[in-house]
Amino acid sequence: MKKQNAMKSDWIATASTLSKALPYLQRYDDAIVVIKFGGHAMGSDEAMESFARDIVLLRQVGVNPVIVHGGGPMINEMLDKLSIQSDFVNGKRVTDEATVEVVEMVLSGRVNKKIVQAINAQGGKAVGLSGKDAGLITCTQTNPDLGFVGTPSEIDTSVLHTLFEAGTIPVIAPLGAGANGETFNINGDTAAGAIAAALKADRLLLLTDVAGVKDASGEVVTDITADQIRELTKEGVIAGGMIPKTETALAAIEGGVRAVVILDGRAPNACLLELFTDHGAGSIIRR
Ligand SMILES: Nc1ncnc2c1ncn2[C@@H]1O[C@H](COP(=O)(O)OP(=O)(O)O)[C@@H](O)[C@H]1O
Ligand SMILES: CC(=O)N[C@@H](CCC(=O)OP(=O)(O)O)C(=O)O
Repeated sequence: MKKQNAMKSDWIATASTLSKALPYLQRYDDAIVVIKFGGHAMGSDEAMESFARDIVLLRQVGVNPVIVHGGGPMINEMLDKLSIQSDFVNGKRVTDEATVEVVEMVLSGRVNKKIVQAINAQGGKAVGLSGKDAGLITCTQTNPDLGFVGTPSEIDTSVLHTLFEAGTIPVIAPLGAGANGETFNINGDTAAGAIAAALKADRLLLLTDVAGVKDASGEVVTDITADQIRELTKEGVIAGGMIPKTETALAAIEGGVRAVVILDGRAPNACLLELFTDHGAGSIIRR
């Protein structure tokens, strides 16, 4: 009963957001919006449900959403259980052979299917795949010191267009294939950026657990330029997991994405508010 009441109030909140959004619904008709759903942003069942509802609504108003997910905390949990030690360098996991097997199992298995199921439970038709399916992402090794961490070198988006035409929502785990049959672990933000650039997406949304990119005083910079990002990174204000996000944003803009937004995916109706209101949400980086 308690859960039903909570669901009812979630729907009322969504309906109220949508009524404000009505004048803007044409804005993204037939647009491609790539959404990176980070492991921290999907932390609770409520966050997963609210995200899934937003995605189904986006599809219903004519947007083509593409979900690229992370799952770092879930990988950590499994590596801990298996007593496999793991380190990060500049937000990227050092990935040996044993680690890449766990990464694939957790991302392509548990996390991917959980998101697919959540979207389907809201009335959508999601299809789960990884960058290894249909040649979607081919990788080269990022840096020998990081082991099986990949940098996308080629993206074949044909499978995504087939899925759009079928009215389905692609949900992509960030893994890629190497030229010699290796499996590469790709940072979720990097994978989302590469896919968004290959699709020349209208928007790339990077959902995380902070309201946006913060400056030295802890304030979110709502409209941030490439120069500001470089400066804040040099000063060490942009650090840790925010580094792959801002790097991705700059590369995506250069690759032809119209705008990238870094925002809090745990906030109710985060995606709808960003796309369908004038004030938006989070930090926007424009071309
Ligand atoms: N300048 C900054 N502004 C905002 N967050 C920052 C900044 N520098 C570092 N961070 C950290 O980056 C984190 C987001 O990265 P990460 O934890 O990898 O997210 P996700 O799992 O969603 O991909 C934030 O929780 C924050 O602790
Ligand atoms: C190379 C690399 O670091 N890959 C990431 C892939 C998952 C990810 O990006 O998860 P979040 O978005 O939740 O951080 C990892 O192994 O954790």
